[in-house]
Amino acid sequence: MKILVLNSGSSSQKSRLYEIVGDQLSEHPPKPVWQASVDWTHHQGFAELEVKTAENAVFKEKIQADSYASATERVLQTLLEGETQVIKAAKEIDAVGHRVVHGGQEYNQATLVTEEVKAAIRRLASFAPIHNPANLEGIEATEKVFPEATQVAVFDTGFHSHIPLSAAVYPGPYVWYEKEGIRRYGFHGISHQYCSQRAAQLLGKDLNSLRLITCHLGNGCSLTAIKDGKSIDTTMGFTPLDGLMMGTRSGSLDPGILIYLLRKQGFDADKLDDILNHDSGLKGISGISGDMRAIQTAIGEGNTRAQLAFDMYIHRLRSHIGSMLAVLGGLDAIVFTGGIGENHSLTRSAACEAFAFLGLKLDETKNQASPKDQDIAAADSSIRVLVIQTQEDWAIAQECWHLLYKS
Ligand SMILES: Nc1ncnc2c1ncn2[C@@H]1O[C@H](COP(=O)(O)OP(=O)(O)O)[C@@H](O)[C@H]1O
Ligand SMILES: CC(=O)OP(=O)(O)O
Ligand SMILES: [Mg+2]
Repeated sequence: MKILVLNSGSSSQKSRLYEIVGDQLSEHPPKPVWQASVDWTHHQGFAELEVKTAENAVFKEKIQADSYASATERVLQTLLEGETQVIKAAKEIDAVGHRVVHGGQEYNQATLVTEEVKAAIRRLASFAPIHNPANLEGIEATEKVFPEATQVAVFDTGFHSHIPLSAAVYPGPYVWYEKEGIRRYGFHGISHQYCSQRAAQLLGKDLNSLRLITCHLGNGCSLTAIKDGKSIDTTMGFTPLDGLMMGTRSGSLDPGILIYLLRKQGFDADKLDDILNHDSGLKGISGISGDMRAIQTAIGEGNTRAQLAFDMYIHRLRSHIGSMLAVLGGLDAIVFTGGIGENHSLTRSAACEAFAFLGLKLDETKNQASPKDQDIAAADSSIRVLVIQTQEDWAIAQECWHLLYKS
């Protein structure tokens, strides 16, 4: 069975083709037959496309970044032609799994894409304005190129759908929750769930016996408190703007600031949306970039605003970890994942340092050594610290496989 996966994040689009042979899924992610990534962060009208195959063919191209739909079509063409061709005809693709960021209250399981589902993704775009529209364009482009494939949506909100109401409801008027669906939905659920399962595997423990904090630190950043394999609290909320400070997003703010800007500065909703989603976080404070690598380079050059941006990022990360810790009432392991969580040893050590009083101790040599799916805590640490390469794409492929195999 050939399953294609499309994962549109805020700074990148990652696509993978998996070939699943036989009637059992392997425990570890298999090597994708083909993978493509589009990096949207280089602006000036262009995005960088890079395609690789299992046979080591590599193809790079600058593509027009004016629409997700046309970029996705270009990505999909490389499956069918050129040096990265891995299929002869479109009908060879059995299913396409799409990461859809916001599924609202209705969708918390992998779901076959119908016109009704597309309408819901469109409607929910007002809650996830930089994600759902891209997800929908990806679905429509794929339907065009692979009309015979089964399209499946897997939702980032799904894993958090059982968060207790005490953590999910916002303390405004009750009618917000009851009538408007204003509640904490939480995001990055595919990644948090995958990491919790992988953590249990790496620790050799039953997931149902573990208390975990998973830190998904990418361009978007969120934490989840996981008990008995379930998300019981998470830092992102009604939208992916809540919680931690991120690359270009603010995370939690005093809502009074928004009222002030609306009243005194004449801002409207679109302007606030743009500033909070695109010009805040590491980028807003440093004035340089939302990319942690650029922040580190600037700190190395003595840039004090880049230093402040990093210090704020760590301060907020620590305080939200503390909050998840309190919700769990104890901790067996903390997991780092996402572009920053997987690659930036300084973020990991700075975050962990605050919890030394609990007996949490890193093995700094392991932390520095580009760990992948490894425990980097010192042998005598009271809490394990894992670095896990998130495999959202493989998790989506598994969901598709279960859905198709069952039907
Ligand atoms: N080697 C690295 N060191 C520090 N940060 C990194 C490194 N590699 C990637 N990152 C960070 O990871 C972020 C992207 O994370 P990723 O999870 O891939 O993003 P997305 O949210 O688009 O899925 C980049 O903005 C960058 O800040
Ligand atoms: C929900 C979200 O913020 O996703 P990403 O980090 O991929 O932008
Ligand atoms: Mg991501």
